[in-house]
Amino acid sequence: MNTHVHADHITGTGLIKDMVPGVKSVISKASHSKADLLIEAGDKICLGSLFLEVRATPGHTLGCVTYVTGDGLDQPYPRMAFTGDTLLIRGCGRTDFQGGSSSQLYQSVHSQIFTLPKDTLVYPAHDYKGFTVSTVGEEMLYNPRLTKDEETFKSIMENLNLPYPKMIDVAVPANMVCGLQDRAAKA
Ligand SMILES: N[C@@H](CCC(=O)N[C@@H](CSS)C(=O)NCC(=O)O)C(=O)O
Repeated sequence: MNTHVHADHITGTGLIKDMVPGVKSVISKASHSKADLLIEAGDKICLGSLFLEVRATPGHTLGCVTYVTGDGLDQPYPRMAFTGDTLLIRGCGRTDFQGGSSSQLYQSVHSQIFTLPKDTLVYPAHDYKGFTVSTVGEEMLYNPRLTKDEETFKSIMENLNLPYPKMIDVAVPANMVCGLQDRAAKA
């Protein structure tokens, strides 16, 4: 289940599909990408007794989603949010790439993630600070970017000065894109 279409996320999909026959890939419709299952906000993806709800969280890319586990009433585990590159621990995804928007990211986090119960565990896709898990409540209190008002947030994002990844403008080869589809069907 991909949260967005950046190469550092989707590239593993083809390998997983080769290693585990029958695996179906998932990505949002809004990412304008290819996968076995195209999902959108409000969809529920069932995995046995667990389900993951899809929340649209654009901003890092146009098609970013966050996957949130069900309400857990009959589940022994806490609620979890898999935020991809939208909300990182004490940070967030950069918004200076194709389809990025700091305003959208701010709205996404505040309306779709910070409205979850405070004890929801937050599992992002990257961590640059030595953490592996946070909670919604912690990020609402300590996230140095998203605790600010929207204008301050936008200014922070405009001045991150992160290095521009060397490969970002390289076209994704067709065989890599096909990794998101059912390879058996293409053979
Ligand atoms: N080179 C730096 C930053 C790597 C980077 O740009 N990470 C992205 C996610 S992968 S597109 C990002 O959104 N970063 C946000 C941030 O605040 O760093 C490194 O490797 O540390």
